[in-house]
Amino acid sequence: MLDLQHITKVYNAGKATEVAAVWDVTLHLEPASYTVLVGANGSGKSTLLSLIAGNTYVDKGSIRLHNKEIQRLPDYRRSRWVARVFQNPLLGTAASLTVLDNFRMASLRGSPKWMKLGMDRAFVQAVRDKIATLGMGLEDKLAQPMGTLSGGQRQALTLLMTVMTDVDVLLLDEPSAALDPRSARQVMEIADRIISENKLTALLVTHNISEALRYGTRLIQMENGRIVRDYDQKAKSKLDQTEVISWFDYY
Ligand SMILES: Nc1ncnc2c1ncn2[C@@H]1O[C@H](COP(=O)(O)OP(=O)(O)OP(=O)(O)O)[C@@H](O)[C@H]1O
Repeated sequence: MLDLQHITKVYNAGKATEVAAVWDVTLHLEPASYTVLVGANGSGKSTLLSLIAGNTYVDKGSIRLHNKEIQRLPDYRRSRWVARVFQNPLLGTAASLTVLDNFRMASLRGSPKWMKLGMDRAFVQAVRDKIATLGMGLEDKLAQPMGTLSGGQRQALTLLMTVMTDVDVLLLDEPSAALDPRSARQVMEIADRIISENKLTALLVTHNISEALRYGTRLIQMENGRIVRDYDQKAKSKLDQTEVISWFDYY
């Protein structure tokens, strides 16, 4: 489904500040699989997500989605298939636009620039029904500017907006890290439901070990730009927090 073959990304090549952020990574993600990616700060996790989303380009290697090479496509072209949710709830939405306008924009993602979508009653009702599934009462706030909502509310809506179009791949870059524990749990449960209901291929980056163990069907660790551990569902289910924390204990 999503196939990374020997991908490498070096920042500031040839300068004193040169960093091999991702080095010769080969990774195959099965359709409708949920993979969790852990690793120390600076190990290359966000860069890997950026390379998949097209926010930055590989120096070497190929990225194939449904057997088509996508590594040279810009992010806005890949957004038809790939959605990314960031740690900062402010990044996923337009603060000054209403909740409804944000959903309208999300449903145009990947469409040609000239395309517009009307706000007919059926669309408003469909958005209201979708938001109601979150069980957070946000369906009554359609006319409210997104910026007036809490971080947890925005992050929940951002997740829902990713599936307004037919994306296949969901990249979650520490989506709960800026939230209080209750909102964090709520957002992670919503993500889990959206991934399974929409049969998405998901990749979650987290520093939260209990999250890494609770969610997903595969656990990968990166270190210095490389994948150093890869546990399938069975092996992952036997792991505990102490063992995963020990992976970070290099000294
Ligand atoms: N735009 C950039 N320019 C130069 N170096 C960068 C850039 N982005 C990342 N790096 C470097 O690449 C390496 C990997 O960074 P990356 O953000 O991918 O790691 P990470 O595992 O996501 O870290 P964290 O857990 O802290 O978010 C780091 O050494 C970082 O300083």
